[in-house]
This record gives sequence, structure tokens and C-alpha cells, in this order.
Amino acid sequence: MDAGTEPIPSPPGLPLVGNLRDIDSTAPIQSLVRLADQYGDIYRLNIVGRTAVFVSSHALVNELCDEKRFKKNVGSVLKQVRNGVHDGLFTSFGAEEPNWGKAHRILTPAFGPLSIRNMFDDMHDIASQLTLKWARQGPLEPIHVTDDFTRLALDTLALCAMDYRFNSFYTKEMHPFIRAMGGFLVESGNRSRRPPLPSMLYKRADLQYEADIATMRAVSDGVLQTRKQQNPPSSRKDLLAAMLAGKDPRTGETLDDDAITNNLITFLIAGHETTSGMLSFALFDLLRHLEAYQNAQKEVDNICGKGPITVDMVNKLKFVPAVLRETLRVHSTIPAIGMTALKDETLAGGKYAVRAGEAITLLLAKAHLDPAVWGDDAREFRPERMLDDNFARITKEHPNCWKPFGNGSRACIGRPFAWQEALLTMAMLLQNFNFRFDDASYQLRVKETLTMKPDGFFIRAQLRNGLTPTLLEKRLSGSSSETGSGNRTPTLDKEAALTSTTGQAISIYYGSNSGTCEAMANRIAADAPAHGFHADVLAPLDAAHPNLPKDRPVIIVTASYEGEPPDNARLFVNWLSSLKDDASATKGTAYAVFACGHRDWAQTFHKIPKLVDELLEQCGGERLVPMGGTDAADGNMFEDFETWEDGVLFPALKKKYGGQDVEGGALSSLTIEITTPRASNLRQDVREAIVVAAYPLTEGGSARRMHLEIQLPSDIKYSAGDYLAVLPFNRQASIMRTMRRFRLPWDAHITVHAPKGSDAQTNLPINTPLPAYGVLGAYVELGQPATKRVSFVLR
Ligand code: HEM
Ligand SMILES: Cc1cc2nc3c(=O)[nH]c(=O)nc-3n(C[C@H](O)[C@H](O)[C@H](O)COP(=O)(O)O)c2cc1C
Repeated sequence: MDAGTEPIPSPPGLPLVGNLRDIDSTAPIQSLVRLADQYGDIYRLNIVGRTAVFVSSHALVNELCDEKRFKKNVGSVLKQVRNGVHDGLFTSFGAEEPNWGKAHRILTPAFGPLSIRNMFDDMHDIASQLTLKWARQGPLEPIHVTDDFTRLALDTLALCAMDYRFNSFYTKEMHPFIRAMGGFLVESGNRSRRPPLPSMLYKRADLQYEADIATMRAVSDGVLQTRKQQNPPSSRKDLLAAMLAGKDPRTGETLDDDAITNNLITFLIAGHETTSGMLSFALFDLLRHLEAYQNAQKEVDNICGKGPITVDMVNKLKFVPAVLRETLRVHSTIPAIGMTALKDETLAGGKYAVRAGEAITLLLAKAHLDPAVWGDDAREFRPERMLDDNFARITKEHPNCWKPFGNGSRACIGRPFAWQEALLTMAMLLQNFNFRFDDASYQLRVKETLTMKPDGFFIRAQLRNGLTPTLLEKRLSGSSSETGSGNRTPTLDKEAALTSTTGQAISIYYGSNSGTCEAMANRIAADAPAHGFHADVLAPLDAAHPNLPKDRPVIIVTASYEGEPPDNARLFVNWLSSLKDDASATKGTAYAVFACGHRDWAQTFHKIPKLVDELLEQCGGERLVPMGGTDAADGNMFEDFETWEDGVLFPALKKKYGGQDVEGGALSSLTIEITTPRASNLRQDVREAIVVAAYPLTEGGSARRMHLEIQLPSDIKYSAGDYLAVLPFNRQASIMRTMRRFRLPWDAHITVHAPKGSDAQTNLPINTPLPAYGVLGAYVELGQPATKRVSFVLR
């Protein structure tokens, strides 16, 4: 013990095994929380000769979140998980392993707001599968909530990460990968608790363990190699694509195949139980708190109505996110995180000593209930306290009081992914069902594996408002137009934006890891000509160091990451910070700053843009307009940005530099071309005509005959004997039936390949992917009875 410190309380232990028997191996976290109730906010255990410290008050957790003094500890279970995924992001020892930094920098953009938004359609696909399953099972069937949410989380991850379908909702048997991963995780836990007995005793378990690892790696590697060999290369923008194409901005290196496989498996491991646990607890909490349930459902009804749910709707929800935050506070699915001191340290103002390298566990399951932060009703589920403003206030007043996604540089990279998926799923379920407990007397039991989840929790789901499974299917599948391109934020072509040279020049810089600020900077450049300006520079902020233009206005759009600059703004921010005592260093530079951030990073919200804005003024620059800003949590980033651009930035620039609005001056790389590919797939001498009148000639009972008047193109004449072809336009019900028959998801695309070298005589579009819905709707005849040969092929 260090001089002047007190001993850390410790339960009495037994010889050799120490406190091993104080811990129930099937529910270790619950044992640790009970020990905290008994021994206080900090205690030390001795487990078979190794000591570990456990803390559970907010004050101590806050102290331990200081990454200058402490770092993540890869504990005994994670060390075992390393057998399967080596130095993948979750299990890596951190900065000391180069692959961690490399993967972290390459993958951060892939989890940025734009990328996650673009995954919405895939998430919608899998959430629809879950919703339809529950609808088709009917209200009498008990639903094993956690199992189905695990299917959802795994299938969503596999589809969004690597375009792979486990199809867990369609098969009774689990996919071999999922079976292997389950076995691998359970055995990793078992191995971490094994008494030190000869390895012969574990031979069978060890063999199975090795086989499970081999299965997981073979599946991931297969997906990776298939993608690499795809010709023409895949145009998908998923996590695998980011890993294959991404270059580390610091070293210029790429990830090798091994690192890609490690991280693909890591995402599946890190993301499935955590997300499934959060959703399961959220549904449990809502069912136990009917007022909150009704509020959440009312909000979903108001925002999403009865139609297909879009990403913009999900981003407008306020109460449902509060439900998820409160769920993660009361039931952290990762209930503890491990830290260790970088050097010998004292805690609580010098009261307790801990040694460098000693395991310190932050018991979030208890710290999240600290009355010092959350008040006397800390144990109660009250989503209202987590509504945006309150949440921002509490997390600002009590830094690090809500840590379900971990800490600092080792915090969860998949958080925005899990958040969007969970909000969409909750919204879709509340929109379409009323839920009740299968057993009204169910008392929450918590099952501990690597994460926490409700045990034996069953519900029943009744479709709302007279919906039937068939109607529901239509409602869900009607979403293609709303959730397709309309959700994507247009990116503008940089070169096009820089071609204009008329009007006053402006220089535009961005600090951006995942593309949002860059897209906004592009937008300013593209819009400038319409206001009588042109962009002569459009570049990352680092390009502006160590010289900022003084002869033209400078516009800066930047984000922050854990309070640090984005990767392409580090040099600039360092340089600017070094000038802070020189009141004339940026004299003559007129500037405007726009800030992107996320208020969940309460301590460092907009930190870098604010710093840049202040430093530029401090060093003699001229602030043209007050800093503008937006919060990714609100989901209106581009709306906020446009309001600032049109209402503040350009008016101020025009006032100072005399720019004039130019009609038609706006540049956009997006142009619209309307084509009728069906017509162009016909023979060249075939033309389309218009039906101008159609009415029945017969009355009910007799065979139906129609009078049709057809207007030909003006340069075409019809002679008796000329062909008139009627092209199909199939009913929605027939199209949907066909899609079901072939198990096509609503957003499937079809490419019809002609045999190489053949001159295929067909009206079908060849070698180009088209939505299956369109092909079945307008290219093939579904109304005719199938011929014998067709029936034979379909059998
Ligand atoms: C509600 C859902 C989730 C929760 C509560 C959660 C929680 C956490 C926590 C607490 C950590 C830090 C662990 C530690 O300090 O040892 C973490 C790290 C991580 N999570 Fe998540 N997670 C969730 C979803 C996801 C998803 C969906 C993915 C993948 C798409 C993911 C990928 C990761 C990775 C790769 C790390 C390691 C990051 C690093 O150290 O660089 N997580 N997560
Ligand atoms: C790992 C991580 C850390 C973040 N840290 C902060 C932060 O400290 N302060 C803040 O305001 N926003 C923070 N954000 C939010 C981003 O700044 C925000 O999403 C921004 O729009 C990203 O811009 P970009 O896409 O141009 O990189 C963080 C986001 C991530 C993924």
C-alpha cells in the first residue's frame, strides 16, 4: 500500500482460490453488483492469486475514463476471444498494435452519418422480415423476443457489413457460421474460468473450439475472396467495401485480408448480442411501463403514420431514442468495461492506490444507477429524463455518467449503426403491433453471457388497426421509392463545382472523417456561382496550413472526433493553436465557420469548430458571420446547413463583397434524364402508341369485348396486317405473388445475362440490373396460364 492511502475494502477470501467462491460463474455481474452493495463503491478481489479492483460510483467511473491516466484492459474473456479474431478492433490491445489504429482510421468514415444513412434500405429489409414473421405467426403464438432480435441483429450486420444473407428468419436450422460463433463465444468464456488442470481434460472442447474458429474464418474469408474476384467489381458501399478500398490516412497502408476477416467477425460478435439485448430490454421496459409505451407508440403514429418508414422519419423521433437511452442506463447490455492504469496511480483524491496493469472493472450496471447523478428514483425506468435537452444537461453536468458504449478512443465504433437499426425496428414494431406479455406474471430474469439479456421473456403480438399480414406486407414493400434514392444526400461533383471563374473567389476548407462536412463544403462550392461567387479552393483543412488566404473569404466546415480534429484537419488545428498568442497571425483573413457535431459527445460538442472560430479571431482574423452549426442527433444536418448557407453565409458575403444573384448559376452534378427503356428494348422499327379511348362493348355475363382507340405517332401509318403488340402491365398482387414464389426481397434487382457472343432476341433488358419489381411488372406476362414446359422448369 502506498504511503498515505487507505486499503481498498476486500471481502475475506479462502486460501489459494481467494474470492473465487464469491462469484457465481453463471451470473458473475450480478455477484459483483451484490458485492458492491455490501462493500461499497470500490473493492478489491483476489481470484486465484490475481487481484482486480471493482468500482461502481459515478465519481470513480468518471476518474477512470481519463485516457491520459488509464486505458482499456483486454480482460481474461477478451483474451480468449482473441484466439478467433486476433487484433480485431474490439479485442486489440489498442494503439500498441498497429492494426488497431489502421482499422480505426479506415473504418471510422464507414460508420459516419452518411454511410449509416445509406445502410437504411438494408436495415429496413431485415426489420421487415422480423415484422412479417411476427405478423404471420399470429397473436396466439408466444414469441421468444431475444432469439428473434438476435436473428435480426445478425442478419442486419451480415447484410450491411458484407452483403451476405444468413436468412435466419427463413430457416429453422441456424446458419453454420452462427452456430460456430455461439459455440466459440461460450467456450471463450469457459476457458477464461478454467481451473489450471492438464489440457488433456479439455481435449474434446478444444477440438470443437478450433473447429468453430475455422468455420467462422472460412465463411468470412469466402465472402471476402468472392468480393475481391467479382467482375465487374461490386458497386456496393458496405463495410467490406470500405475495408477493401480504404487507405489509412496516416500511413497510406491498406488492411490485409487477415485484418479484414478479423474485423468482419468482430462486427458480428460485437454487434449482435448487444443490439439484441438493448431491443429486448426496451420492449420489456415498455411493457412494464404502459404510459411510456403509449407515448412511444403515439410518437411513431404521429411521425410515421401508416405508410412505409423512411430514414428521415426515424431521425425525427425524440421519445423512442429516450426510451433506448434509458434502457441502456437501467440495463446496460455490456454491464462492465475493463480499464487499467498506465502507471501506479491513486484514486479518489489520493485515497486508494492501484498498480499499473492491475485490472480495474467499471461496473456500469451499478454506476448507471448512482443517485448522485440520477436522483432518488435512479432505479426507475423514466425515459423522460433522457429526452434530448435533459440528456444533454445531465451528461454535461456529470461527465461520463452514461457509458453503455464504452470510453474514449476505445468506445463503440458501431454505435450509430446500432442506433439507426434499433430506432427503425422499434418504430416498425410499434407502428404495426400491440404487444403483451405471454405470461403476465413474468418477472425479469437476466441471463449473462458476454452480454446481459432478459431470460425466458416471451410476448404475443397482435396486428393493429385491422391490419392483416398481407396488407402489412404491402405496406412494408411499398417503401422502395421513399427509402431509395430520396434518402440519399446528393454529393456534388468537385470538378464541376470548381469550373466557374466568375465573381469574387472564395476558398472552402473542410475537416471531415466520414464525409458529411466534405459534402457540405462541396455544396457551398456548387452553390457559389448562383450568388455571384466562385470557389478557387475546395480542400481539406490541412491544405490551409501554414498559410490561410488573406485576399478572399475563407469558409470552413468541420467536425470533431472525441474532441480532436478530424484526420485531415490535424495539422491545421495544431498550427493554428500554436499561433494563439500572436494577435496578428491571421490578420486580413475574413472567415466563416460551420460546425458539425453530435450532442452525445456533450463535453466536446462542436469543440474543434468552436476552437477554430475562436482562434482565428484571436489571431486577428475577421469573423464574417457567427459560427453556424448542426447536431447529427437531430437528423436535419443538411437542412440546418442550407438554412445557414442561404440565410446567413451568402447574404453576408454579398453584403461585404457585392456579389449578385445569378439566374441559373447554381451548379449541380445531378441531372435527370427520363427514358423508357422498355420501348428501347423493342426492335428498332417498333414504336409506342397511346390508347386514347377504351370502353366495354359487352355487358356482364357475355365474354368481355372492348372498344380501343389508338393514336399512332404522327409519322407512322397503319396498314391492315401490320402488327400491334400489347405490352404487359401486371397487377401489383401478381407481382408480389411472383416475388414471394421466388423468395425475392422487395428491393431485389435482376440482371438478365445473354449467353456470351449470342445475339439474344428478347424484349428483356440484357446485362443491366433492374428492380425485380419493374421487370415483373412491365417486361413479362404474368397474367397468362403457365405452359407445361414452364411448369416443369418451375417445379
Ligand atoms: C446497443 C448496441 C451496442 C452496445 C451497447 C455496444 C457497446 C460497446 C462497448 C461498451 C464497447 C467498449 C468495450 C470495451 O471497452 O471493452 C464497444 C466497442 C466496440 N463495438 Fe459496440 N456496442 C453495440 C453495438 C455495436 C455494433 C452494431 C457494432 C458493429 C457494427 C459494434 C462494434 C464495436 C467494436 C468494433 C468495438 C471496439 C472498438 C475499438 O476498441 O476500437 N458495436 N461496444
Ligand atoms: C467516434 C466519434 C467521435 C465523435 N466525437 C465528437 C465530439 O467529440 N464532438 C462532437 O461534437 N461530435 C462528435 N462526433 C460526431 C461527428 O463529429 C459528427 O457525426 C460529424 O457530422 C461527422 O462529420 P464528418 O462526416 O464530416 O466526419 C463523433 C462521432 C464519432 C463517430
